[in-house]
Amino acid sequence: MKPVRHPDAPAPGQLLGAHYGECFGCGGLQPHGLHLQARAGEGVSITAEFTVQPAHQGAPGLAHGGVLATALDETLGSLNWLLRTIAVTGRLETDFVRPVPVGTTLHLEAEVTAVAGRKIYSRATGRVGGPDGPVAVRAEALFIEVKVDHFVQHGREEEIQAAMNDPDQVRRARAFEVNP
Ligand SMILES: CCCCCCCC/C=C\CCCCCCCC(=O)SCCNC(=O)CCNC(=O)[C@H](O)C(C)(C)COP(=O)(O)OP(=O)(O)OC[C@H]1O[C@@H](n2cnc3c(N)ncnc32)[C@H](O)[C@@H]1OP(=O)(O)O
Repeated sequence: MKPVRHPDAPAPGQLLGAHYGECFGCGGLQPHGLHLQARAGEGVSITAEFTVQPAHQGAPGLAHGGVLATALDETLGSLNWLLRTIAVTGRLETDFVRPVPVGTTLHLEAEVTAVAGRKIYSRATGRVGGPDGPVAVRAEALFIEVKVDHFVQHGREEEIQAAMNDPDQVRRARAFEVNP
């Protein structure tokens, strides 16, 4: 089925902000995290930016592939906020097309291509040298819708409590609001 943008999804151009301060992908409290900034696009699409830091190296001077996969994963995960669905990555297939040096800003875009029951299909690209630059990474993903119970059951008690007590209303909403 074609994905449906939730009526309360943030307007195109709006920054999403972090869904969790300690998130390695987008949180502000992780010194070596990606600090990825995602913005709502048209339909069920997202754009995001991430600048490769020295802490993200694999080979000397180059981004680690796993870090680039994290950037794709985080961008793709942000799409779920436009659907107002809580979902986790079930499958993430990544193509590494060209190396990404430290200091480079990766310009990411992602869209949901289809939804089938709990399965959310999506794809993303990351470009260098600007939003219209050459493609450096590409991914296709399958996210699976879960209930908040997924995190309560599997997460560590102290972090779950902290997330529940988060004074930031938007982050709390992103953590707890399911498709109404
Ligand atoms: C109180 C505090 C609350 C806090 C709340 C915070 C919310 C914040 C908001 C957002 C959070 C996201 C944060 C973003 C971070 C970026 C995203 C990540 O990195 S997420 C982490 C990595 N991913 C995992 O850890 C998943 C681990 N895997 C699992 O838990 C399970 O395997 C799960 C839930 C994915 C599926 O398990 P099943 O038992 O629920 O469902 P089954 O029946 O196995 O699958 C359902 C359908 O999906 C297919 N499926 C499942 N996995 C598949 C796969 N790997 N490949 C292909 N198909 C797959 C199955 O074949 C099935 O399809 P058919 O309905 O039969 O057609």
